Amino acid sequence: MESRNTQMEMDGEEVLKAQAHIWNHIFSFINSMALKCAVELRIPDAINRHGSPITLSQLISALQIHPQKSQHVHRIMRILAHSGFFLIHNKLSQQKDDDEDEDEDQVAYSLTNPSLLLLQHNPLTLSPFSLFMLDRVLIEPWLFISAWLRSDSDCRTPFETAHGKEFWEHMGSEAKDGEGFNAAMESDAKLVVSVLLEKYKSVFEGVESFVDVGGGTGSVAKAIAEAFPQMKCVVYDLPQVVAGLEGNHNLMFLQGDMFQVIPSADALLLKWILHDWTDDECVKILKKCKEAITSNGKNGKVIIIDMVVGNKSNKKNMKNNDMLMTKGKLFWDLLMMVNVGGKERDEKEWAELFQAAGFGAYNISPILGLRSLIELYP
Ligand SMILES: C[S@@+](CC[C@H](N)C(=O)[O-])C[C@H]1O[C@@H](n2cnc3c(N)ncnc32)[C@H](O)[C@@H]1O
Ligand SMILES: O=c1cc(-c2ccc(O)c(O)c2)oc2c(O)c(O)ccc12
Repeated sequence: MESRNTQMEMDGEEVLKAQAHIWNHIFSFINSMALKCAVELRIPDAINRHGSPITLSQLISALQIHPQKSQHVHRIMRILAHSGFFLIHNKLSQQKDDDEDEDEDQVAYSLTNPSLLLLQHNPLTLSPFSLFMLDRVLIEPWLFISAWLRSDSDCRTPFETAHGKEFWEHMGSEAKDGEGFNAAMESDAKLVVSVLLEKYKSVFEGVESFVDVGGGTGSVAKAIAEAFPQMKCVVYDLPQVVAGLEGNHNLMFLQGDMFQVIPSADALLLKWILHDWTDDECVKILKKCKEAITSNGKNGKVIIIDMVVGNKSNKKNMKNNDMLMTKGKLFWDLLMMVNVGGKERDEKEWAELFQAAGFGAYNISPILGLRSLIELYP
């Protein structure tokens, strides 16, 4: 027998532990799908509109659940409460308890920080991202990783294996998906730029002209143009993304391909751009950036917002937090492999790219949660 003794090397308790470990992994998608359901039903908004902890029966009627299904709602709420999305208040015992679920009117739910960030009208909402990411189109490529790894086809990504088109091409030709992606990007852009302008405004001091390369629909550039009315700001992206978008006196939308040319400026921003591309492609983009910040005798800089894998987060002495961060970075790295053919990089890999593109100095500030702000000088 080939598998001789494998069981005997573990005692009973170890086998059970291993089994639980595997179950946890198999069932991880259930967390994602419960979240998706809550976002689709707009459960956070229903609780928020209520204004105080909402009872199960009030929630069921606010969500317009079919009467035959109403007995299931608490099960969705229970798993999400367990994951920190809602607090459960047990009215009988006046205690908060994340397992209680019995009587519809004895149980009430309130919001937590993560569910506040899912409210539709929160300017920093992550709801569009959750819906986009958990849509069939974005889930399907994950079923093709092993086939893609073995295949001799020249598909760049499992995304292309699944859909027959590269990610950017797909987002350009399927209007609904393109809008979903841009909305997801926008919500993140707003979140990041608000932190940037609140805590790190000095990055933009002395900058008279600014180009957000691959700037999407312009949320970052808009906020910067408002904060610095004298600065000339440009959003540079593919035609499919910026066509028809209107600027104002210090904000302009420009169509183009960053592999061909990048408009000249004192400062360029590459937010969530380089992680989309291979090392060779990044070097090409960075060389174009260097031309853009050194032409006309300028001595500008490139501002990169992306992850630096293995970098200590700025929260000190928080082991759990660091573990969470690391896991997030590993997820992101695979997301880039599966969708766009990019990757997340550690500091050594970043430094190699910068050197290969002819830059002289860089400075990394780990100030944006999982991501860092990298300033890059010629
Ligand atoms: C991951 S998104 C990041 C958007 C934005 N910087 C942000 O962080 O919210 C990447 C952006 O790069 C743009 N892009 C892709 N290929 C490009 C190219 N060749 N030239 C210019 N922009 C491009 C995409 O259209 C998309 O808006
Ligand atoms: O499929 C993607 C999804 C997201 C994404 C992740 C978290 C957010 O909170 C958000 O708003 C968007 O980001 C991507 C990205 O940044 C890429 O460069 C390429 C693909 C994706």
